[in-house]
Amino acid sequence: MQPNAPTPSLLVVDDDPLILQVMKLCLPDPDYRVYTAENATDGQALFSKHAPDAVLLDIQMAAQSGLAALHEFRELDPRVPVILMTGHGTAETAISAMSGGAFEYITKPFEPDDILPLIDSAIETSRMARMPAVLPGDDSPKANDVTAGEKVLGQCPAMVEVFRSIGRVAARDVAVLVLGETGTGKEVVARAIYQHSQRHDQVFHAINCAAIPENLLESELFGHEKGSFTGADQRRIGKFEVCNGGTLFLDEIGDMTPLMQTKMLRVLQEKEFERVGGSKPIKTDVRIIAATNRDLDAAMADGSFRSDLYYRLNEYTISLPPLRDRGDDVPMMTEFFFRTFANQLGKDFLSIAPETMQVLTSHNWPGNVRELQGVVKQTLLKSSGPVIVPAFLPIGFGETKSPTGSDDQPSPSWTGDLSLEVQRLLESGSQSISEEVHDQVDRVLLQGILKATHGNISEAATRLGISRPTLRNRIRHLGINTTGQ
Ligand SMILES: Nc1ncnc2c1ncn2[C@@H]1O[C@H](COP(=O)(O)OP(=O)(O)OP(=O)(O)O)[C@@H](O)[C@H]1O
Repeated sequence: MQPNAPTPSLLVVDDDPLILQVMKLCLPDPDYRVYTAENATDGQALFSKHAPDAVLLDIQMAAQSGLAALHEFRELDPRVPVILMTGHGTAETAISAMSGGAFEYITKPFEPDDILPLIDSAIETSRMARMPAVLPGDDSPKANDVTAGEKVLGQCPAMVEVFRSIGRVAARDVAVLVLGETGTGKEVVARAIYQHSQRHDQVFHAINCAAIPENLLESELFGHEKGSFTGADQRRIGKFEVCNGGTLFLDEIGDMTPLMQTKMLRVLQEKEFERVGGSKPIKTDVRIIAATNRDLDAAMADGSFRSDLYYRLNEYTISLPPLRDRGDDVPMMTEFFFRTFANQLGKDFLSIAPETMQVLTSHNWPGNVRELQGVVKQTLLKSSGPVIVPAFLPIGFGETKSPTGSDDQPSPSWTGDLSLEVQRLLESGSQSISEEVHDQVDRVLLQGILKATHGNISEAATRLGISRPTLRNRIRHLGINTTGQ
């Protein structure tokens, strides 16, 4: 949940009006803003005027080649991801264009389900690269314009040290390891480092290593040759090739499997790699920023993380303190988020009652800044009147739980039902209990939220505290009707 996230935007350039129409239908207002052009010249004009988050570009247009247009877009702003659309006959050209900086390619005809996750991922990538992470003390014009970027807050000594570290390391071309619990701001720090680096106007990509199975991650990072495994019907260019000269943010690096750790070590040591199934070494010059919420010391001690990889990644380490250890930053950030979100939601906000602040500052914040933002937003939605009293806080917020999780409070009846369901699945001999239970819970959760938000994916994702691509994937997986019916 970014306080100042504007509507995601996409430019579609294709001389087939049907594609333009379909993309507008697939990415409707108010979730997305879609600009369309039937030729590259109009596309470039729209690109310059609207600075879209991402571009979907047909490679074979009658008037001008899509490749020339790709080149123009890259000249205008190499940080904007361009997805190429290609027919079977031009797939090879599109694949070669990937090492020239295209984000991805997709072969026509395609289903909305194939293209939408790609578009969401391109938009997220573009956001990370382009939305300024404004550090305290930055007195550039953008820092004073709240709508231009996201203010990174912090005055406590540990956060001041974090900001100093960013300043020290950003311009040096070394690998940085960002450590911290979930929601402490590791991604924000990665963006700030990239944006203050010498590579700030070059390509930036991010990969969540925990979200992708090993074989797909290998191909995602290093690419593969045609025929290297079943289903590899085309060559694929990986991120280490696409990001040449740029920056790669590897999130959740602590979750990498041993095989991937070995491959990563090699590319970091030798600055070269081979595509899966390939034998030709490919040189690469990519700055790595890695992050994890895992305890890597413990992981090295138990042998699940290679120490030689740790030392390669950790040319410089930045450790983010948990929110509960940031002292007076908690009331300061709470106040800031109330003001910002109240403004966005069009709610009255004057002050936070001292009793409310007392509850908030004594909370343990296991979900850190992300949890604080969620609590503020929920509180505002519940509030009536300009003073935030404790009754507006989310139900159950601030209640202490016993370490075993067995509260003195009686459990709500649904947890009893859930226990019965778990028992039923155990007795049925199911080997996928976790997935079955989570699917059932998610179905109820997502249907409820989508109904409440009238099928607005952005709002639903914000309320859930997850990203739009994650929500879309869950909706697709569960086959949910997004109108919430
Ligand atoms: N110091 C800060 N000031 C303002 N906002 C912050 C700060 N730190 C984090 N945030 C906000 O908190 C949210 C979570 O931050 P972020 O995604 O960077 O955390 P993370 O550590 O990468 O989480 P995870 O480990 O779950 O991936 C984001 O909306 C981010 O903008």
